[in-house]
Amino acid sequence: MCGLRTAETVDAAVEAGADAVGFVFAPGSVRLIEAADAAALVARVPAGVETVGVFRGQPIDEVLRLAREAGVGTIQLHGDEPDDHFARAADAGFRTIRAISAARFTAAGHAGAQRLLIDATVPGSGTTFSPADLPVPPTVDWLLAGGLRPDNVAALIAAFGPSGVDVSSGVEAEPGVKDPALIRAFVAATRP
Ligand SMILES: O=C(O)c1ccccc1N[C@@H]1O[C@H](COP(=O)(O)O)[C@@H](O)[C@H]1O
Repeated sequence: MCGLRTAETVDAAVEAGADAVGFVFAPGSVRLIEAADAAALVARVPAGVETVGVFRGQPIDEVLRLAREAGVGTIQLHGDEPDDHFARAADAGFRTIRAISAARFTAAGHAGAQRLLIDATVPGSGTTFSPADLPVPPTVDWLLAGGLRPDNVAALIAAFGPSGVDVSSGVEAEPGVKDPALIRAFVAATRP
């Protein structure tokens, strides 16, 4: 559950059973949150629920500084970052996720990160892609993102077979404003 900015929506995600909650530190995002504000939200998250910082095209020193200040456990990089950024994050004790668009994915395209997330071309835009856009699916566990919503996530899980899903705009009442009811509906729709 990505792009959370309030205690109410963090609590809704956790209570609904989300495995992970995400906070966006990518400049220009409508979901941007200050690290200090994210830290207050991270403090509400129980052990066992992963806390993720989302970044795009930022210097790795800035990424590490913000991730430490927020207290997240995982760093998700969306900007085609070089492998050494993932190595620096891992050396600093963070779990890592490399986000890459379906259009740019190749079997060798996820070197460096511990996990892979495949997204549409513009992250956070609510745009979907189809299995035809991913002709050679990953052979490792991967996360699916891109235009997921409560009403399409079950079908897209069945079509792609990812090990997890990530959503942002599909659980919002308006851009950047999460809706607790949509959060609950989304998590319920991902469960068998
Ligand atoms: O949500 C954002 O604003 C964002 C900004 C920069 C990088 C990633 C961002 N979000 C990620 O986008 C995908 C899917 O979003 P959506 O469900 O299609 O709106 C997801 O991985 C988010 O973590």
